[in-house]
Amino acid sequence: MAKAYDHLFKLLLIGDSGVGKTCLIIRFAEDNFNNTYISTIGIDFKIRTVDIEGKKIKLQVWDTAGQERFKTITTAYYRGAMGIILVYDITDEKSFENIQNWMKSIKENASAGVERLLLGNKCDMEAKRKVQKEQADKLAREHGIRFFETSAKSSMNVDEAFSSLARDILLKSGGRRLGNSSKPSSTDLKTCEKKHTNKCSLG
Ligand SMILES: Nc1nc2c(ncn2[C@@H]2O[C@H](COP(=O)(O)OP(=O)(O)OP(=O)(O)O)[C@@H](O)[C@H]2O)c(=O)[nH]1
Repeated sequence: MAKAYDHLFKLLLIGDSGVGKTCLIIRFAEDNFNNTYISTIGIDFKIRTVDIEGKKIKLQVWDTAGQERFKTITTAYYRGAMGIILVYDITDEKSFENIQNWMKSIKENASAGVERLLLGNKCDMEAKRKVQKEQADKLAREHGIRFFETSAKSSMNVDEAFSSLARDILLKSGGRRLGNSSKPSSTDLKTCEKKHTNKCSLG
């Protein structure tokens, strides 16, 4: 029987408790959203297959608990991940400051070549914004990674973010190359910025 997919990529979401990791995964895998907050205990995963560059990519997306008390369990999963998504909440400055700590945690626990992506979630809550897009852009550039503002609630940029990470992993793993590098050039980042600026404000 033919294989239902060409590649299997394991992705992991990390970030402070309450930033919306579970909601982002549920939006991506099931196209659903729930306002009720049930904090993740330990770790869980969901699956969705996407088409990238004519290849069927099965994404196994692991959801980690943001709470400190689960850290030992969750960091054990870093090593198997091919892509790690760092999430903060645009209405919560502390969650953005902590991205530096999550970056450190990747360095200490993940495989050296892991692809990373930065997401500023809850961008539907523009009125409560505490973290400016420019701050996150700067941080992403410093680390040479892509950045999107997303909303699990409105779906804004959710598919785009997961697909962009999957595409970077595919290119890195020897799939058809689109450019000279899987890392974003400053032109790439500008395009990304332009494409998504001002698209994300539901109030
Ligand atoms: N307005 C808005 N609320 C969101 C969004 N994403 C998540 N939320 C809300 O934020 C709360 C926390 O979301 P979760 O997805 O459970 O957060 P988490 O990061 O998985 O939290 P832990 O499991 O504790 O690590 C819930 O009440 C969600 O409804 C979003 O994009 N917009």
